[in-house]
Amino acid sequence: MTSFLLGILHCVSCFTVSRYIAEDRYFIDIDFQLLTCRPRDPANMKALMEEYVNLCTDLSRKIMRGIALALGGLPNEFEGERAGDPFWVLRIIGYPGVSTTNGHATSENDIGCGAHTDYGLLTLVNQDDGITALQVKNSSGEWISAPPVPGTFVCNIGDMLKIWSNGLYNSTLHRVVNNSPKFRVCVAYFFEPNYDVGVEPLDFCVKKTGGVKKFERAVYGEHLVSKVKTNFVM
Ligand SMILES: O=C(O)CCC(=O)C(=O)O
Ligand SMILES: [Fe+2]
Repeated sequence: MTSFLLGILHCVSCFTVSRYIAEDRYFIDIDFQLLTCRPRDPANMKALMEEYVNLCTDLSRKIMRGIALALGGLPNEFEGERAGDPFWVLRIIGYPGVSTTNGHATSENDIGCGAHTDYGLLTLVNQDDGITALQVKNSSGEWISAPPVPGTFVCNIGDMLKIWSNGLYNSTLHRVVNNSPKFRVCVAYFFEPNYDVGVEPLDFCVKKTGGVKKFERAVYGEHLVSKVKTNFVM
């Protein structure tokens, strides 16, 4: 799994810090060797990233408690065996800008992030200020921009929350097109369920949505691997 993910990282303009899996057990392994190929990074990058991950994890747990209450469940509905041991991912992504002549773009950018939904529970997207590139499909099927608002995250709902909530929360299709001349950086933190958990609509959500389960059971880790394999075709 580690080499699989690292292979991906060499093909796209980003690097990912995650919890890797090896020999049927998983452990926290932040592979900072990757950072050695980025000499301009500050020496305290590892400490900064650990702090950032910890803060995002705490914030995500709080948001999930609010969502659990909003759904009509107990505040700790997404803790313990569901997401008490979250398989979080931090991805730092660079999107080159378009080339320009006399300040005008010469063509549309064909490097970006194709339309997809996120895989887990919540994503906290920290966007570069001043560049509008993230687009979200609304319920009328139109692509609308999600411009950066300084000091805020865009919060995406992931596929596992869609299943657990029986569709009360939907995992929204989104994509990234940077048609500005500036290089854009995004720091996306993914708060995910426990790796091995089986996810199926929660009874109290099924009751609220007409009594019928709208989604099949999925195992989060299997879903993650299949999505990564199809989203990052080499
Ligand atoms: O760059 C962004 O704004 C979002 C990136 C994204 O959607 C993802 O990494 O899943
Ligand atoms: Fe995404």
